[in-house]
Amino acid sequence: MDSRPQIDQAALDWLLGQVRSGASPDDVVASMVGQGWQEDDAVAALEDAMRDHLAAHARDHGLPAPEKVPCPVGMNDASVIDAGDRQVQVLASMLHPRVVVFGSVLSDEECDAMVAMGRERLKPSSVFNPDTGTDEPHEARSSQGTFFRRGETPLCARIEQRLARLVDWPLENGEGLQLLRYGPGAQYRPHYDYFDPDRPGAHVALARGGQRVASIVMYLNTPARGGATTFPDARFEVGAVKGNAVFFAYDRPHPMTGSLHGGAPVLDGEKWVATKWLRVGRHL
Ligand SMILES: O=C(O)CCC(=O)C(=O)O
Ligand SMILES: [Fe+2]
Repeated sequence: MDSRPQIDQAALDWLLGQVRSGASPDDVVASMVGQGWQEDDAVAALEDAMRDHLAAHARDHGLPAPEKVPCPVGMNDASVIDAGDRQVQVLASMLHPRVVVFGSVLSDEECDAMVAMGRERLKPSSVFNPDTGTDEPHEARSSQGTFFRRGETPLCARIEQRLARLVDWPLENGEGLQLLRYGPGAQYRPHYDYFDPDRPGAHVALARGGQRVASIVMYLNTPARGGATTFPDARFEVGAVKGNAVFFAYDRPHPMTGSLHGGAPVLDGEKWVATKWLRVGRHL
């Protein structure tokens, strides 16, 4: 049984007022400690209260309820993360939309080996059609691609283990890696990676581990020009640099996450990426 003290309605109203008036969670916890709370209890009560409040707010506004998402790093936190077999750099971190740019996730040799493995089995990229529940070619995507099953090769397994550790999310909740090649001029127009639950075919995708809550796009080469990953809502883009990766999370299948993103046209050369999508639950 949970023996931690619960927050009462008056305290909750005070707490939400603090947050609305711009107090940081640290300030609120400090005030609670000043009022006699144990710090651990104050943090737990604050987290519970905010979770309940956000879920109620979502219900009242007809929004999907928020899900827990991977949180690889806090703000002004470590600049290097121990991902088990590799030290990965944190190059940039943004709270909304939630985006983290990682440096040196893959070695040059790993990038080259992924490209070599994928080159033999490329097909024109498809897009999941949420009306029919099937993957179909789409004019929004002019890349070619292929999918690997989770753990399909020792290299896939090694990368998957590293990513699970890097973003602290269960390996089993990850889909297999998707490899993409964009030739000159190719692009992936801005889109969301989550499945729109209101579309008739969404249940097909959702049956296999629930919603997607985060994506990791790893750059396997450095295009001569173009090919950035763009986040139009944030007017922000991440340059495609071999071995680096961009992580972004979306706690509900809704544009309010600001997770609209795309692969900008490759202007010179080609672009190769491997994408990892992370689900709420175990992906089958
Ligand atoms: O190529 C990129 O930069 C983005 C890829 C992407 O959005 C995806 O694979 O879902
Ligand atoms: Fe995407």
